[in-house]
Amino acid sequence: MLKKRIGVIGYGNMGSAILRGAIGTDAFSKEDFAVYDILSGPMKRAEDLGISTADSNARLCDECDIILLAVKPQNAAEALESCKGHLKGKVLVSIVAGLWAERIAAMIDENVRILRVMPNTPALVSEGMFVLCSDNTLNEEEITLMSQLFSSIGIIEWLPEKLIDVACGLSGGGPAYTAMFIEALADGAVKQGLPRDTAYKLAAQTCLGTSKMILDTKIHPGALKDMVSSPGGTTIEGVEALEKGGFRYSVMNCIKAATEKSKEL
Ligand SMILES: NC(=O)C1=CN([C@@H]2O[C@H](COP(=O)(O)OP(=O)(O)OC[C@H]3O[C@@H](n4cnc5c(N)ncnc54)[C@H](OP(=O)(O)O)[C@@H]3O)[C@@H](O)[C@H]2O)C=CC1
Ligand SMILES: O=C(O)[C@@H]1CCC=N1
Repeated sequence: MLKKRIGVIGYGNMGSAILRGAIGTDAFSKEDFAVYDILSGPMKRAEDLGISTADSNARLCDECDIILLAVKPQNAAEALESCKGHLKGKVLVSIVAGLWAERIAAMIDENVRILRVMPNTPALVSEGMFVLCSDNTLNEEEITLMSQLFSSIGIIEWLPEKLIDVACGLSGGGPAYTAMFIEALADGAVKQGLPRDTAYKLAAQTCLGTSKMILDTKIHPGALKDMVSSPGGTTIEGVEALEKGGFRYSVMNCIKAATEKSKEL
């Protein structure tokens, strides 16, 4: 389906989640991608899936039309340096937290078109959340292709770049906070006697179902909470216990801390 080939620099947690998610759909196949990672382990994992690998970032850029930069922020400058002279006229998609398009452009000093994306790991199971911010230099075909790629493995939202730090704080890191919530729900239930595996299943499916209800029916989260909380019932006891522990304040502070860190990077 692709007329363009996508090269992935860095086959770690996020790069591999996007790629494995995409090749698991009908829309993309492994031939649409190539990978380069500085480590032999990730390269082998890509090869084991039948994804072709390049022997350097420069070679990867030469072989592909769109380059997905998926290395940690502290490795981004070095990775971009190794692409210099090989990115002319290409699209660079960066998922690197905190690295502004303007800084990327200054680092590579080439006629490259940049798309910043804030993904998250549920891409692996085609339930990712992708915030896309373009510098308006991508053409229509490239925008369509990027929209197709990311919407094949989740939901996309186009936002101005100034909002990408808060997206990083919320959806980028959100799988970690959600997993902690699921773990805490399960721990609570284990303490009350539920077997551990059953507790994880109940907790995870409850989060999944609640999320689906909010997305599909557009019900307000507060209304959903009220639907479950009968007067004098069990749930309102739980709600009160959460509020005593500063639940909502803690979660709001969590997003503030993560957003501020993304701005600092
Ligand atoms: N993980 C997540 O949930 C999310 C991550 N992101 C962003 O995605 C990016 C990648 O994160 P993540 O996947 O977790 O990181 P990982 O460390 O898991 O993966 C990055 C991979 O790239 C390799 N690498 C480092 N330098 C180079 C280089 N010069 N050329 C090729 N490969 C290189 C790393 O090797 P080595 O280990 O030796 O450095 C590693 O194997 C980050 O910038 C992060 O901000 C965004 C949203 C969510
Ligand atoms: O923790 C991090 O830095 C990355 C960015 C968003 C999620 N993980």
